[in-house]
Amino acid sequence: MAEQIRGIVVMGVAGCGKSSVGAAITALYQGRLIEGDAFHPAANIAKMSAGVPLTDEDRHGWLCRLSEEVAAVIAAGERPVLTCSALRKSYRDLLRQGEPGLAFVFLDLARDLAFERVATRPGHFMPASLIESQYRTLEPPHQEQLTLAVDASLPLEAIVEQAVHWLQETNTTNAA
Ligand SMILES: Nc1ncnc2c1ncn2[C@@H]1O[C@H](COP(=O)(O)OP(=O)(O)OP(=O)(O)O)[C@@H](O)[C@H]1O
Ligand SMILES: O=C(O)[C@H](O)[C@@H](O)[C@H](O)[C@H](O)CO
Repeated sequence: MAEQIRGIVVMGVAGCGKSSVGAAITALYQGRLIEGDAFHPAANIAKMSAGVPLTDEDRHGWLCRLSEEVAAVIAAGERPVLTCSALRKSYRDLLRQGEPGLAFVFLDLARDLAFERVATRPGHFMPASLIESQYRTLEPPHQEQLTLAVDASLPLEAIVEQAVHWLQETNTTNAA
């Protein structure tokens, strides 16, 4: 039998809409929101704020911490909705190792739109100068299990509707 969805990761580059979409899915899907950015160590935030891209090593401890959070929410009988860039396949595999029933909603956004969103967003640590490196690091999750790619330039309601519809369909199909 195919894997049931036990948790959701909303992923993609800075500015793609992870927090906005994650919050809306959480409300509709009766989940528990885990804001990935809130778990970055101070050193990672300082680096990004200074316009320096994170390395695999910088992200490793953070991803392990997120995996623990996901497991704790599932153990409490709730459904985690994690917002996490999860740019590389190896990052997603690390999260899947902790919980194979993780579904990934990939918010696919063109570079110029991501740049515009990040450049015009007030009060956030992430500089638009890091957008280029986000795309260099990004390995889109094509052909990976339990993954949906959504056009992140659509209105928020349309993105959320597609995601929730897919989550419900997938769980119905995989339960059969
Ligand atoms: N579908 C959308 N259409 C138009 N604007 C959007 C959409 N989704 C999000 N935005 C806007 O784009 C900006 C980035 O959104 P958001 O903070 O949700 O992205 P994010 O991926 O969580 O970013 P980060 O990881 O960099 O914090 C915000 O100003 C938000 O209001
Ligand atoms: O892996 C990364 O490089 C980070 O997680 C970033 O993607 C951000 O924290 C985020 O999007 C902030 O704007």
